[in-house]
Amino acid sequence: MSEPTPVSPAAASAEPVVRIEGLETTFGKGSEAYTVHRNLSLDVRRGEILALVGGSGTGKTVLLRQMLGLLQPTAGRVTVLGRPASEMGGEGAASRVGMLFQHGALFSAFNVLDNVAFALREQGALPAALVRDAALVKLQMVGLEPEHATRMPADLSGGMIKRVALARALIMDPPLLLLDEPTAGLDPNGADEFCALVRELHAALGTTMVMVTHDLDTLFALATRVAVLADRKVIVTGAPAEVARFPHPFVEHYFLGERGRRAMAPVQAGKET
Ligand SMILES: Nc1ncnc2c1ncn2[C@@H]1O[C@H](COP(=O)(O)OP(=O)(O)OP(=O)(O)O)[C@@H](O)[C@H]1O
Repeated sequence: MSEPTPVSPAAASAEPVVRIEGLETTFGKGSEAYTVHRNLSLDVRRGEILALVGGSGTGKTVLLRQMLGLLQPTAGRVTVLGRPASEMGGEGAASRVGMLFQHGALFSAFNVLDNVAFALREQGALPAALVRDAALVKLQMVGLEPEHATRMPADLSGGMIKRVALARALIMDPPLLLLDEPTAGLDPNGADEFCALVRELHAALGTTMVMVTHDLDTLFALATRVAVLADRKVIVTGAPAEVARFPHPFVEHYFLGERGRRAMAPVQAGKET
């Protein structure tokens, strides 16, 4: 497995693509109120692949939903490309932020091409033939053939569903791509292939990416930086090998458990040579 694409110092110092300041997310009211994030701050830098990790229920998916502008912060601010994320809903959202949902979330009644073309067609700015060509280009980018275009989602393998979902997320060439558990449900070979594809696209397009993952192999294959959610906020950010040394029970369990040691072995071996 090759190393993740490095981020140049110039790109890393530029204006963040996502800026989250003092975020509070509370669901419900009164005695039913449940606070998922409190005083959470995080910047996503241009060109990076940031992995969000944390225990179950720590609010990783909710944080992606905040970046998509699907939730209103209870307090604090979420700014995407210089504008409040909550202003992004409706038209134009897909041209700013692409989202790869955990299980692909393809429209089961649409074929592959119509799934990929959806946001561009909805926008209504291009003639049908151009929309179709754009969708075919995206299918090619994710390693699918034109003959896959007329297949229905029910006839696709898990790996193909992920690829179609990725092509759909990229149809408007968004500068920011959010990936929720990109390799969940794939076997180890399928996961490696999908990571290789994401890495190639990142190198070719320079898209800033934020991914939620429980899978350490995926984290080490892709992440240029890691942010750990615990205690309702981001407790540490840094390069994967740095964060792995942070003294916190979740971090120790996540990185230094048996699976963690296995996933970190190639990184450590690479450092020794
Ligand atoms: N719309 C909602 N209304 C009420 N509670 C919600 C809502 N969405 C999420 N939650 C709660 O917020 C908490 C965080 O959920 P979230 O899905 O972000 O966790 P996560 O870190 O992604 O967990 P996992 O790793 O298990 O997927 C959970 O307790 C969840 O039940």
